[in-house]
Amino acid sequence: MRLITLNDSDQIGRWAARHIANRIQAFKPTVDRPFVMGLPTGSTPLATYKHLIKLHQQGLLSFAHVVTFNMDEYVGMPEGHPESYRVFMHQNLFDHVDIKKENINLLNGNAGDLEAECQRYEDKISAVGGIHLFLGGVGTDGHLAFNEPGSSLSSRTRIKTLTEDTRIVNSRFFDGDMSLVPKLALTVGVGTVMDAQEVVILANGHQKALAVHAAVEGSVNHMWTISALQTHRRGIMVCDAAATQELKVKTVNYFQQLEQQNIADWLAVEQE
Ligand SMILES: N[C@@H]1[C@@H](O)[C@H](O)[C@@H](COP(=O)(O)O)O[C@@H]1O
Repeated sequence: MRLITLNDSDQIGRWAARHIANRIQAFKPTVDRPFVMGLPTGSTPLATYKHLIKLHQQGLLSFAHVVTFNMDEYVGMPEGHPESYRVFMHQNLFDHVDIKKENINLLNGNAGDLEAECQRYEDKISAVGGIHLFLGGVGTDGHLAFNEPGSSLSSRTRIKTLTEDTRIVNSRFFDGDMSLVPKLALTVGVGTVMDAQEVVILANGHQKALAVHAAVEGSVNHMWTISALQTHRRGIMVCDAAATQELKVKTVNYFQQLEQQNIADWLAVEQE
């Protein structure tokens, strides 16, 4: 695992956007050989999306041959609901870049047959040859996508019942009213994320510190599904200082030493 520690959420967004742009450019995607990404919602990736849009506006990044799969969606949200992840993605990324409509994949939480919808999603990911880079955030309880504590670490896309904790945390998007937060969601599985060639997880703020500890220093454990990242060959955790507060000083120092050159190179490009 790589652990990148930065100052704040804006730096995380800049680093992640540049990393994604580098990967897409190096891949040289074409219509027949697109770059395939997994994408999250939530407040954490907003800075990354903002900086991806900037890179696109500066003519440095095109999404013309990028295919995306979002990681999750609430079940039973009225179409067009401002808190549906479909609306979120269009508002915060898709409507501002040159991605083709047909290359956007979102789970439909209103499908008649939800199990068939989950299978359709898995089949579609396989049909495009898998995901090159899965970007994610993490819940305060260590959930990855909506893989709540106790989720199988080899799970695939399916219906999940949200924990009370998650519904309380997410009620901030629903006027603080937990009764408005859906009880069910469709989510890619931990296994679906781990099948990607690279997994990049972003975490900022002290409220994520325990989840970051579980991800980096804890044992691999289905109660903290983010810990599955330790089993991935190319897993990267990108944190701000506040989110590293539960890590040992020794751990942080070691990773900072490893990443010193990478961060210096990145800062030089950012300042150009
Ligand atoms: N299903 C999403 C997760 O994918 C996300 O990582 C998490 C953290 O959200 P935030 O980034 O707002 O802290 O919230 C939700 O529950």
